[in-house]
Amino acid sequence: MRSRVTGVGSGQEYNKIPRRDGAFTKEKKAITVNVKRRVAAALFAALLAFAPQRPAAAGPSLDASGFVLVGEAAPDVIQEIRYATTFNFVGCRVDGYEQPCALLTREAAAALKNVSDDLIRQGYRLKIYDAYRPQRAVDHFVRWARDAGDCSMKKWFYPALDKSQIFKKGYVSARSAHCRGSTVDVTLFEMSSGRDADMGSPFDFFDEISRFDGTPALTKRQRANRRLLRDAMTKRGFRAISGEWWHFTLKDEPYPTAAFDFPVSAESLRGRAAAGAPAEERDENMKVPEEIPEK
Ligand SMILES: C[C@@H](N)C(=O)N[C@H](C)C(=O)O
Ligand SMILES: [Zn+2]
Repeated sequence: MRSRVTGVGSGQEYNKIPRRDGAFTKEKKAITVNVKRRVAAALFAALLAFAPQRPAAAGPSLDASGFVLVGEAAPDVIQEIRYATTFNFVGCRVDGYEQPCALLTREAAAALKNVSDDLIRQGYRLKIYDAYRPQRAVDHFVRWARDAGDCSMKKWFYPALDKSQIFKKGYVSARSAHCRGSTVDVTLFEMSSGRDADMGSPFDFFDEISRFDGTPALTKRQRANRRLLRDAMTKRGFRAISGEWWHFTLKDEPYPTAAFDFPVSAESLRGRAAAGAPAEERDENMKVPEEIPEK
């Protein structure tokens, strides 16, 4: 019986057929390698056409599973969540702030608890103005900034600044670190006097005097209070920015590239469905037993 050996030469496949004299006869194969390649490419293209498309680039996340309530993780921290009230630079409750509570990533809340414990030993309480901020709140700030006619809160928050400069000068960001869930706006509450420590300018006062180094107008006491707050925060893993004495971000933040958009409310921590669902569905979700955050 004649055995067949297969060979390849210049893109053409042959069957080598042994002859009686020991040599081989080449017999062209019916299908060339090039044709085979073309068929394979066509098959691959067809497979790609029917394969499920990759989802579009992900938008802000509604997954609140890595977050906790500051009120549970660090109950000594005083909460004055300004964007859930009308006393803020916008002048109304900001989109996404459904309850006056502070939410943070588990890691940031644990670090803040350490800061709070340290400060209590020194006669202070930490007061928090803002923590996790949903993307929809930032979008609200952006819409507000575009409306040059609405300056109802100028007197209190940006008396010397043209509103058009607030984003340009970096006092408010359209891609805020707050949306990543490990950033806080805080101040010190002095337990001896029962008042907020004098920082030389109020929270969200958009002016040069709110820079950490402020202006020469800052008193020694005001500088010392800013320094005390900054040292307490940085010692426990937060980093400061130069433009606002109240703003700090956890250095080892767990979601350094994310943006979240679930509402600020206790319900957001009861499951994904609750975060994005309409009110009636959320009431339904209220029946789910509350998860106790890990300490
Ligand atoms: C608006 C102010 N509280 C604040 O947080 N500013 C920074 C720059 C931000 O918007 O992220
Ligand atoms: Zn801030």
